[in-house]
Amino acid sequence: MSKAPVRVAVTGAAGQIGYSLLFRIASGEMLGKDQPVILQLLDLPQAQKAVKGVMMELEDCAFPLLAGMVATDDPNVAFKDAQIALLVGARPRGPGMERKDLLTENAKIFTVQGAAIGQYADPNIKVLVVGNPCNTNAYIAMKTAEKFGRVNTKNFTGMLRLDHNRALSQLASKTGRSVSSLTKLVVWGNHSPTMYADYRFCLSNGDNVKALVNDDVWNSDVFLPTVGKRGAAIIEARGLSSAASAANAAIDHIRDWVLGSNGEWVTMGVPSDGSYGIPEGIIYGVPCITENGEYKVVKDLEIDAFSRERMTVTLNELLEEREGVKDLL
Ligand SMILES: NC(=O)c1ccc[n+]([C@@H]2O[C@H](COP(=O)([O-])OP(=O)(O)OC[C@H]3O[C@@H](n4cnc5c(N)ncnc54)[C@H](O)[C@@H]3O)[C@@H](O)[C@H]2O)c1
Ligand SMILES: O=C(O)C[C@H](O)C(=O)O
Repeated sequence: MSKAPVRVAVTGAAGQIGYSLLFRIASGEMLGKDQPVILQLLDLPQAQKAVKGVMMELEDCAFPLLAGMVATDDPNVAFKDAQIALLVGARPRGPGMERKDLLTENAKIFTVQGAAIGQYADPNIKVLVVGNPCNTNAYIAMKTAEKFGRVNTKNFTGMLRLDHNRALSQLASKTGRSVSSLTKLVVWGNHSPTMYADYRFCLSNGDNVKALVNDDVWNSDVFLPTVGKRGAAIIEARGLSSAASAANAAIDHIRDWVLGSNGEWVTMGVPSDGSYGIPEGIIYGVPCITENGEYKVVKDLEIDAFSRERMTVTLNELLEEREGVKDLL
């Protein structure tokens, strides 16, 4: 017997990430090749015509797993009974901006959407915030949803997976090992240049990657800035912010959360439970293992002085961002 469809809400459906994301969700790459989906697409009133165009193209793919589509400019409709939500819709940064420069502009979107999720979504909805600055936007949505006391606020997450994937590629190229051989990588903190990509625990076919690299100067002068500033480098090269790689990371994040990471570590921005000295509730990138639709934070890793310093810098930025939005909450 075929499975009941899962309701997936996607915001910013007419945008460039939306265009890379929706077809892959509908083809089963996110929730499995046996899992029908209903897409609930939210965008602004002026983008509804473009959303209709995307829906026409989705129809033209004749995806067997696409069990229905809804297009709307009303968040209360988009999130109704949604079991998964990808909050992509927000303004992207342009050249010379930092992601936190988007905070005042984008923050209000996430109070409105957090309230709609809090009132109308499935109580166990899994939320991934992609729109920048994604950690603090996820925090805003979570705090707003929390007021309605219906949904599991542990399930509000921010996207660090693109940074994780970027770090994997840089490490593969530095060590000459395949991406698929690399395990136990983590990117701590904020999705911003302050993020701390940490390969101290990383293994490649049983070999310690830190020992393979054996180059602390490369770590601080090449690797960390390359990963941290990759988004800006893409904006500089393309004239637009990353889209296909962002959509790919969103698929990876939700797929692993729903279908499990088979014991492997994945980086997720999750509301802190106080581990690693991160204040409770701050959405902070940590290593997680996912199983049965739940994530568990990998605990008790040793944090050396260099790592503590980096983790504090990225935490302080998140605390500043939280301070900047406190009047909205
Ligand atoms: N976390 C990450 O790793 C990551 C990676 C890439 C991009 N991003 C961010 O994702 C966001 C979207 O990027 P994009 O390239 O798709 O932008 P885009 O401008 O191409 O598309 C954004 C879409 O969102 C819509 N939108 C705006 N406000 C909305 C609202 N209130 N409700 C619903 N829809 C709304 C717009 O109409 C547009 O269709 C940006 O904030 C960007 O910075 C995050
Ligand atoms: O950098 C940006 O503004 C877009 C995105 O967050 C990225 O990392 O590519």
